[in-house]
Amino acid sequence: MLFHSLQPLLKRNQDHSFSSVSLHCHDVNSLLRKLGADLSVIQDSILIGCSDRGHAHFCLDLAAVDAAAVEEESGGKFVDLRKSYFLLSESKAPLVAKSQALLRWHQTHRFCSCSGKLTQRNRAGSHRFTAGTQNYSYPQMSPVVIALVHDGTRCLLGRQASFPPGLYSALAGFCDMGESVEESVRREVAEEAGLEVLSVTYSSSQHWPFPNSSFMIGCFAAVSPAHSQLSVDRSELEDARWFDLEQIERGLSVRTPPRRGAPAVTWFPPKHAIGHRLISEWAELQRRHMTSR
Ligand SMILES: NC(=O)C1=CN([C@@H]2O[C@H](COP(=O)(O)OP(=O)(O)OC[C@H]3O[C@@H](n4cnc5c(N)ncnc54)[C@H](O)[C@@H]3O)[C@@H](O)[C@H]2O)C=CC1
Ligand SMILES: [Mg+2]
Repeated sequence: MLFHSLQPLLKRNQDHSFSSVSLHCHDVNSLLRKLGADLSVIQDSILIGCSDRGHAHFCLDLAAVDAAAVEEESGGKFVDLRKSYFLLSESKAPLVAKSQALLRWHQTHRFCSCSGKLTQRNRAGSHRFTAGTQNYSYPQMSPVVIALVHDGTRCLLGRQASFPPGLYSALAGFCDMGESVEESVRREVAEEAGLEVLSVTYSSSQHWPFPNSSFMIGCFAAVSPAHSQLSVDRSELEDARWFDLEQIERGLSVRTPPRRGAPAVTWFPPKHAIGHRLISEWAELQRRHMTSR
C-alpha cells in the first residue's frame, strides 16, 4: 500500500467507489525503476499484517519520489487521509488508517527520547531501538473516551466549531494520565456539558487516525432526567443539545456529508466512525424499548 507524505494512493473503481492501490513488490520495483528512483526505498516498507491466505502486506511512503509521476504510472491519486477515510468502504478504511499511523509513528520517532541519538527500526517495523542500549519504543495510541450521554428518552450530541456545518457527534475527550475509562467519561461529560453521570456502560472501541492515533473507547453514559439541564463549555463545544428518537432517526437518514450548497441539516459521523455506531445502537435500543412498552 503506497503513500506519499502520509497520503494514501487511492483509485476510483468502475462502480465509482474508491479503493487503496495495492501493488505487488515486483510492481513497486518496476514502477521505481521506470521513474529512475532509488530502489532501496523498498526496504523502508513496514509490515502491516498478513492476509487470510498468509500473504504479507506492507506499507511504504514514497515521499522521496515525485508524487505526480507515481500517480501517472499507477493510475491512482494520493489523497489526504481525512478525505480518504470517508471515500473508502467501511472494510478498507481501517487498514489504510493503521498503515498511515505506523508510517507517521516511524517518521516522528527517528530520535531516542532518552539520549537524543538516532534510532533504528527492526526489520518488520514493529518497534524502534537505539543501538547499543536497551531503549526500545513501540507505536502508541492515545486513549480517548467517546460517550453517548442519555437520560432515558433523549441522547446528547455536541459539535466543535471545527466540525463541518451541521455535524453533531457524541462527546469525546482524551483520557488523563492515571484515569480509568469511567473516570474519564465522568470528567469529560461534567467539563463539556455540566452533567453528572450516574453509570457508564462499555459499548465498543476503534482505532481512529485523527489527530494522530487515538484509541477510541465507546461508552453509554446515563444521567438523571431530573438533572439534565446543560451547562455547555463553549470553549470546547460550539453547541450541545438533547435529541429525541425522531430527531436521531432523521439525522441517521441524511446522506453524509451533505452536498455543498444543500440546505442546512443536522447529520452524524459516517458509518465507520464509532460515533455513528453509538448513535445507531442507542436508536435501536430506544426503538425496542418503545415497542415493548
Ligand atoms: N471516531 C469518532 O466517531 C469521533 C472521534 N473523535 C476524536 O476524538 C478526539 C478527542 O476529542 P476532543 O473533543 O478533541 O478531545 P478533548 O475534549 O480532550 O479536547 C482536545 C484537547 O485535549 C488536549 N489533549 C490532551 N491529551 C491529548 C493527546 N494525547 N493528544 C492530543 N490532544 C490532547 C489538547 O489540548 C486538545 O486540544 C478528537 O481528536 C477526534 O478526532 C471525536 C468525536 C467522534
Ligand atoms: Mg471533547
